[in-house]
Amino acid sequence: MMNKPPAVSARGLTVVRGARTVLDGLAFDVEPGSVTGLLGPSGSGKSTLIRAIVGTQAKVTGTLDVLGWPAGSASLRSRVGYVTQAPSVYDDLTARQNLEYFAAVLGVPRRERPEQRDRVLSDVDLTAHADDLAGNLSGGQRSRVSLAVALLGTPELLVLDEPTVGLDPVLRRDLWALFHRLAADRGVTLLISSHVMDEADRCEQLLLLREGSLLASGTPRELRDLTGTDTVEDAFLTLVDSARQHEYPR
Ligand SMILES: Nc1ncnc2c1ncn2[C@@H]1O[C@H](COP(=O)(O)OP(=O)(O)OP(=O)(O)O)[C@@H](O)[C@H]1O
Repeated sequence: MMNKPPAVSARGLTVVRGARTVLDGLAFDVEPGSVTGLLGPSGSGKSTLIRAIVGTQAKVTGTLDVLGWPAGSASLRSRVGYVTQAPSVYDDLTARQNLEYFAAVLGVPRRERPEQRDRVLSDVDLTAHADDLAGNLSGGQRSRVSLAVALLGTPELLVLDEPTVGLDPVLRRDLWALFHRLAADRGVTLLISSHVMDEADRCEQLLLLREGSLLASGTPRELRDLTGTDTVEDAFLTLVDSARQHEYPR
């Protein structure tokens, strides 16, 4: 059997912002077709890492390959979908018009646009609101329009920066179900950041980030077993404590 290369592969990945080393020598692989969670507290470097992966972060050193190409390569543009923390949709356009606009911008061939537009609207369960102005949609609906935009062009890797922040529990559950469907049915790799540790168990693989360093990686079960804890949150705290002891030995 031929193994697929990792969706993302980092070695010695370092990012400097101002006088600070914000990411410090990260090494990890993201399994293709997995739902991988990038977890860490606020300020740990998740957004910086995501920007490095999608090729919009300055001062990146080390090796960072995405779908077999150096991050930021022009050939990756249509293969990687990215949703930022703040949903970026036009309030004065309907959901459908937003998708038509972005499909044109992304260079989706004209004859494929109607089919793609309808497919992504149904993926994010917004068909019933297709003709509502984005400005009249709820926060959760607007972020689903953003997600639909990222699904245009059928990307192989979807990178989502805190997509469930501020959503109610039902919507969060529905979105996670959608993420798993995209991975299972279409083989999409999803890299999803969150600072909410209770989302960890919804991921197949985890990258735990703390102060710009990778604290640990593995499946939720591996991390719980490694630390002898019952939850990923406790695993994270145990790993932080042992990292601290290492840094400031008593
Ligand atoms: N221009 C800058 N100069 C120096 N440090 C910076 C600069 N911009 C950001 N930082 C620092 O980089 C670190 C990582 O920021 P980043 O936004 O990647 O974190 P994050 O984990 O995504 O946080 P959040 O969950 O709050 O969005 C933070 O500690 C931040 O203070």
